[in-house]
Amino acid sequence: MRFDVISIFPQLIEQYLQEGVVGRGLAQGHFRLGLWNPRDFSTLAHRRVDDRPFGGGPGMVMMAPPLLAAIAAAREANPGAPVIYLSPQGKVLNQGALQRFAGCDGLILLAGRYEGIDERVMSAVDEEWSIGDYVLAGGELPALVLMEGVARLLPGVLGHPDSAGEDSFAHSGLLDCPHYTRPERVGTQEVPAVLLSGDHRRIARWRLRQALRRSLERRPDLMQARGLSAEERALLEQEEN
Ligand SMILES: CN1CCN(c2ccccc2CNc2ccc(C(N)=O)cn2)CC1
Repeated sequence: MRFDVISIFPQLIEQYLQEGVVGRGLAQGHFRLGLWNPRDFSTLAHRRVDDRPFGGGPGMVMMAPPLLAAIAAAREANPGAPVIYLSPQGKVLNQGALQRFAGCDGLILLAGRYEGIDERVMSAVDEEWSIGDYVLAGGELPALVLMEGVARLLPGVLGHPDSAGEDSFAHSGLLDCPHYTRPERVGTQEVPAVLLSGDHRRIARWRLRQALRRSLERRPDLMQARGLSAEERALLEQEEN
């Protein structure tokens, strides 16, 4: 996987990708990163990349020529990679989209700033995506969210890929169960006894039951779409054990 990011703040992208499992994944070469600053493609004084909007209105708009040139350069380095534009007008991202992107050989991400980009840049954009229905000052955080969501799905990036046996919640469409670790007692709060029992079948059932209850309580919309299997329904109805 090769990610190429087009942004006037490449250091924002680079700095974030130094840390954590994703940073290690990059350092170990599980994926590669290219950064393209539209300012390097500006032919104007002061490496200008924005101008006032035709038709008037507040703020500035990113000009098409530097963005189109940066996209062309990224395409050369990452042939065949779809160009993805992060904006509030895009489709809202979800785990399924991340799974699909993880199967690509490369992705080119366009992070907008200012009030947005000249519409004629869209001739070079393949897909438009949003990380949620809210407005940010720039597309860099959305680009990082998409990259991290994809990178952690790539082979070798996560130290502990969900073991084949245990169906990770990302695949089961459920919210995660509660997690506990040492110390056993925190103030007056203890750890559910089942987790200390060593009975792995019982522990797995408890975790699935907790995930089901949480999912039904907090995200009935997700559960409406997903439904419950007969076993899951039975597990929910069982007395606490
Ligand atoms: C005041 N304007 C600032 C610029 N912005 C804009 C417009 C177009 C593209 C990028 C941006 C950058 N902002 C983003 C980007 C993505 C998301 C998301 N939900 O994925 C939210 N915000 C529109 C609003």
